[in-house]
Amino acid sequence: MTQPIYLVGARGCGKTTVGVALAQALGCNFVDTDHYLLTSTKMSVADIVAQEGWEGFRRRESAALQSVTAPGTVIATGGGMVLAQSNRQFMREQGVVIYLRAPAQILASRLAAFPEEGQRPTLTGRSITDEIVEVLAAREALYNQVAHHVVDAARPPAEIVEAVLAALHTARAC
Ligand SMILES: Nc1ncnc2c1ncn2[C@@H]1O[C@H](COP(=O)(O)OP(=O)(O)OP(=O)(O)O)[C@@H](O)[C@H]1O
Ligand SMILES: O=C(O)C1=C[C@@H](O)[C@@H](O)[C@H](O)C1
Ligand SMILES: [Mg+2]
Repeated sequence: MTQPIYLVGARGCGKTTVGVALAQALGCNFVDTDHYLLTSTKMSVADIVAQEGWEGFRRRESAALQSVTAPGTVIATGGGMVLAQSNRQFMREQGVVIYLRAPAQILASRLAAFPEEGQRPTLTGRSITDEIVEVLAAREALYNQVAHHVVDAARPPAEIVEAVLAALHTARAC
C-alpha cells in the first residue's frame, strides 16, 4: 500500500487509536494532523482556537494535511478535516479514505471517559452528548461523501483494523 490512507470521522471514533495499530499492521508510517499541529506550533487546539478562532485552526489543519501527506503513511485526521471541500477533494485524489463510523452514544461515552479538553475544546458550548449528536448530524453526509470505505468503529480496535485491512484488500507491507 503506497497511497496514503486517511482516517476520517467524528471525535472519539478512534482515528488516532486505530491509526497507530493499522500503520503497525501495514508496516507504514503513522501521522496525526492534531499531533502534527501540537508539535509544530507548540500550541494545543484550545490554544490555537483561543488565539486565532476556529477559522485559524481550520486554516492550520488544512495546511497540516498537505504537509503530512506522503506515500506509505496512515494519516489520522482531525474530526473536522472534512469540513473544507478542498480537503475532501485532496484526500480522495491523493489516497484511500476510510470513515470510521460509530453512533453518537458510543462516541459520547468514549469522550466523557477521556475528554482531553486541550485537544477537544467545545465546538458548540453544549454538553459532550448534545454536542456529538449535533456535530454528527451536521457532518455525517460529509464523512460518507469523502469515504472510499465506511467501517463500523463501534467495536474493539483490533477488529476495526482487520475490517480496514479487508476493505483495502491487502495486508502487504508498505
Ligand atoms: N474501538 C474503540 N473501542 C473503545 N475505545 C476506543 C476505541 N477507539 C478509541 N477509543 C478510545 O476513545 C478515545 C478517543 O479515541 P481517539 O483519540 O483515537 O479518537 P479520535 O477519532 O482520534 O478523536 P479526535 O477526533 O478527537 O482526534 C480514547 O480514549 C480511546 O482510547
Ligand atoms: O471535530 C472537530 O472539529 C475536532 C476534532 C479534533 O480531532 C481536533 O481536530 C479539534 O478538536 C476539532
Ligand atoms: Mg485523534
